[in-house]
Amino acid sequence: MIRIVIAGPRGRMGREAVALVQRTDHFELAAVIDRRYDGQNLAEIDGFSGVDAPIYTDAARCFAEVKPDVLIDLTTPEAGKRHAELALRHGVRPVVGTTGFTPDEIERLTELAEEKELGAIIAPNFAVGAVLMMKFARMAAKYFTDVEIIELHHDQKLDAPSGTALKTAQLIAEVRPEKKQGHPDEKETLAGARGAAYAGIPIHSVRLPGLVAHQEVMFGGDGQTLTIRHDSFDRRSFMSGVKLAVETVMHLHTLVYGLEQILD
Ligand SMILES: NC(=O)C1=CN([C@@H]2O[C@H](COP(=O)(O)OP(=O)(O)OC[C@H]3O[C@@H](n4cnc5c(N)ncnc54)[C@H](OP(=O)(O)O)[C@@H]3O)[C@@H](O)[C@H]2O)C=CC1
Ligand SMILES: O=C(O)C1=N[C@H](C(=O)O)C[C@H](O)C1
Repeated sequence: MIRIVIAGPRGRMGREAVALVQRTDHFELAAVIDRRYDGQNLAEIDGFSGVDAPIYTDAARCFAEVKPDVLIDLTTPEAGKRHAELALRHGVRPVVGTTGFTPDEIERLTELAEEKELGAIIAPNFAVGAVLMMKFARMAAKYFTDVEIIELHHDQKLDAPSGTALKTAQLIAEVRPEKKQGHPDEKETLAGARGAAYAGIPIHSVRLPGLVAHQEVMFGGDGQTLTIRHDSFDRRSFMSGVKLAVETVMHLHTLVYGLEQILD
């Protein structure tokens, strides 16, 4: 039995994660961390009838009193960073889906996980299809050195570019020499027209109601293009990855950034 605390249970992802824990025989929802309803029970909150879990607004107190095995964090960049650090300091293994962490912040959490000899997973995308898209993009980048990333999300998303787009660019940059793409003399007549850039790879972020989470990685070569696309139409698409991460983190002694590292 793995005892789990979920931070952000009322959110779009948090609700799916609560349902995942409820339907998984070897998972137990030990408590939740919210920014409201301190001292109440999740069962009292709209949409959680019958889900018995104490609510804490103070993450440190939650970890000290509940002593869970794993924290699943699905909140905001600021809260996620604080929760992951507090979890490690209390001997709790964080599984972080929250995006918007900087490389320095990931590095600091990696050092802390190693110091505590505790497993931790930060996964910018838990959907198996998205992880494959990233792996395929890394493979293709050996053959096509010109690439642009277009990520498309719902308009309630806080961070841009998405964690998935950044991770994809990072994986491509590992195998592709940095290069300036497009015409050497190109000029933006409207600022931002060519998108943001990670190691010379343009990233374009679309935000629209109606979307969930989508990404295209588009490669161009002599007389041809290759487009690798993934679509999450429903947040259930992320849950098999969350389950795998929770099970795997129990056997790790360091921080793993990206589900591609634990997916066979
Ligand atoms: N790795 C992956 O596969 C995926 C990652 N994500 C990421 O997960 C995160 C959450 O996304 P999503 O569910 O859509 O966002 P939501 O805004 O729907 O949910 C976030 C929840 O976190 C709560 N919250 C905010 N601050 C705190 C805090 N200090 N303590 C506890 N709870 C807090 C919010 O409370 P309130 O309602 O009061 O604002 C809200 O309920 C984002 O960073 C997103 O990018 C999303 C999808 C997939
Ligand atoms: O906010 C979201 O919705 C998503 N966030 C993650 C990201 O930033 O990549 C994962 C997925 O794209 C959905």
